[in-house]
Amino acid sequence: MASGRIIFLNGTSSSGKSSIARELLDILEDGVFFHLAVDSFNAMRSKRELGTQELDAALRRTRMGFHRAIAAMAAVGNDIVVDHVLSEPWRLLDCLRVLPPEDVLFVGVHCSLDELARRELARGDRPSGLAAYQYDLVHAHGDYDVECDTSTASPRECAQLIKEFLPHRSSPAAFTRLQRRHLSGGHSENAQ
Ligand SMILES: Nc1ncnc2c1ncn2[C@@H]1O[C@H](COP(=O)(O)OP(=O)(O)OP(=O)(O)O)[C@@H](O)[C@H]1O
Repeated sequence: MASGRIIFLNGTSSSGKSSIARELLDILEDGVFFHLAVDSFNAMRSKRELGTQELDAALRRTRMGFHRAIAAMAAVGNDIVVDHVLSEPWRLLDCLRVLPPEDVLFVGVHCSLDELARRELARGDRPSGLAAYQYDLVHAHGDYDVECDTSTASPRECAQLIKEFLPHRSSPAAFTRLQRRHLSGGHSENAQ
């Protein structure tokens, strides 16, 4: 059974990942795509109040489970659009360990700080300053297959760019390059 393709959108909160994912599901006609968002997995967790340590552990397990759910869906041939915020080094390292690197199209979703602040205010359901806090962290690894800027392009335009790039991605893919850089010889810096 052929494994599915994984379009992995990484960007800060409010950068426009979910909007691009929705557009991608509309315009990708070759294959059957699923939008898997880390937010949806967080929403599945029970609402019981947790202490700091218990919450940290639950959040970590949620994200680890999310990464493995992506791998499991793709392994049986489902095409996936992932919507994630790689704001801690271990999240990317874990994805590099569990996802088939050549099946991943790694997409950097950028947006200017001014526009992020404007969107946060307009949405009202995200803590003010969250995107600014994540801004330097999410793209720290510095390597993608393709990048888009939602300050200057609409979600549909970004999705179109990604769609056009999909058949032309180069090998080794960004995930393979990052695996070699960060996981070679079993070395896994910042894994914890
Ligand atoms: N290219 C764009 N141009 C203008 N507004 C946009 C663009 N993309 C998204 N938005 C708006 O920004 C807000 C956040 O978009 P979206 O929910 O897609 O971001 P996100 O990265 O998935 O955020 P989060 O991680 O916080 O869920 C929404 O109000 C959306 O309408």
